[in-house]
Amino acid sequence: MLFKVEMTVKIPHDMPEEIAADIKAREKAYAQKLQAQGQWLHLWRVAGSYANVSIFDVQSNEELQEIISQLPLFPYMEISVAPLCRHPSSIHEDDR
Ligand SMILES: O=C(O)CC1=CCC(=O)O1
Repeated sequence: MLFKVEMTVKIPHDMPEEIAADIKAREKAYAQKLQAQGQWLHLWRVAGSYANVSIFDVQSNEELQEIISQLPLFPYMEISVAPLCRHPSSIHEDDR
């Protein structure tokens, strides 16, 4: 199951820099582990903003919820999720 996930980061301005740096480092490690495992297919920065657009490939809504809720930045992000399906005009045979 493919999902588009949009994340906008909103770290409080009064968070000490060393705490923010630690959360961001843990977020990066977690995101890279999920990419290596294949659940996080794409991770794109939205140019001009502290936001990303990601594509996840997971087995269920519950798995996506589990992954997203464990993001170290989860308490500091606005997140929107949309399910995806193959477009009939796509020429990419490996679209799922
Ligand atoms: O910086 C972001 O867009 C938030 C984020 C998600 C995964 C990651 O490494 O950073």
